[in-house]
Amino acid sequence: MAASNLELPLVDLSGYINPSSEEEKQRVIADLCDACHKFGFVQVKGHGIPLQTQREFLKALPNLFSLPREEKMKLSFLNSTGRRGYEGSGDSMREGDKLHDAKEAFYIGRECPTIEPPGFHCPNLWPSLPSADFKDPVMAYYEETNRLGRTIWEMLIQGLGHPASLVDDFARKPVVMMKMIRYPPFSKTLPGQFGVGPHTDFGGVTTLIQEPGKEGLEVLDEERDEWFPVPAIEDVFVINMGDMIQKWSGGHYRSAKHRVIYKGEDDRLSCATFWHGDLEAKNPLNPANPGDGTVAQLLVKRFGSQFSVPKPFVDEVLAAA
Ligand SMILES: O=C(O)CCC(=O)C(=O)O
Ligand SMILES: [Fe+2]
Repeated sequence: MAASNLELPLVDLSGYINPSSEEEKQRVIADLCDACHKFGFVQVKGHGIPLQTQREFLKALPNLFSLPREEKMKLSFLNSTGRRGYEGSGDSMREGDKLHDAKEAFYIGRECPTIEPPGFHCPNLWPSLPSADFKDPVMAYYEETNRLGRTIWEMLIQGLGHPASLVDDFARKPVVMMKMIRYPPFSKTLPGQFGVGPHTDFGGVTTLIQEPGKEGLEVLDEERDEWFPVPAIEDVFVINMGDMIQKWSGGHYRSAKHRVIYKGEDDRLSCATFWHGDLEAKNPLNPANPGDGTVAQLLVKRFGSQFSVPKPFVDEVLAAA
């Protein structure tokens, strides 16, 4: 399959966040939503996330990933009700893949002091590192991408002609999961092994930061059946739509297949924030007919046993799906 020279649009969100006129605001909404319709992916600048917060966050990630494997395994995400913590390379596999992904990852979500039934909202797992070396910069960045994810949802809702305020009902206590990722150097991957194999994101809005200059993300251009690379530029975020948005928008916003093939000689860091919405929320992209499943159903269907939510809840959700 040939490589495509397609380039993703780069949208400046400052004209939406601090508009000088209503026309400007509407133009930015149209540009963003147009890219989400055509490609399911878009790059954004002018997003309001301070560069310092991004840099301090990326600088903190090796403090976790370079801990001994035994230390990281003590924080295994399989010991958490809500998929928080460490996922080693090979700890889970997508159906149909021949080899596990080369990447390792660490998940956090909304910080909750206790497990809230059925268990998706729960405490994060933190390494025994000084807060200033990991938890503080990670939570500071989490709050920023949480805010940006909400802004993007607000724009997607308006792009379909609905009022921005629908996001308030949709997201009183949204599920926002953050996945920090480290990819090994190419020399340490197996022949034919992907950093992350071809997949679509399953849920809502994904906001991705990539370590500047560490290219590796590729998106499928379905029309031409070609993969095109996405550049890794400092202060530019990649936004993409998951399957839930594609379904809820009646296919208007696309959930595009993507993968990571990293050819560099040192590690690559990235982080995806998956902004889904409230567990019981109804579809805000089609408010007149919001009948199509909930975020909780999607989480259970997609990750099944990786959540330790009670079996009666899982059975109920799967029966309703
Ligand atoms: O690391 C990247 O560039 C993309 C990661 C990704 O697609 C994912 O984690 O779903
Ligand atoms: Fe992805």
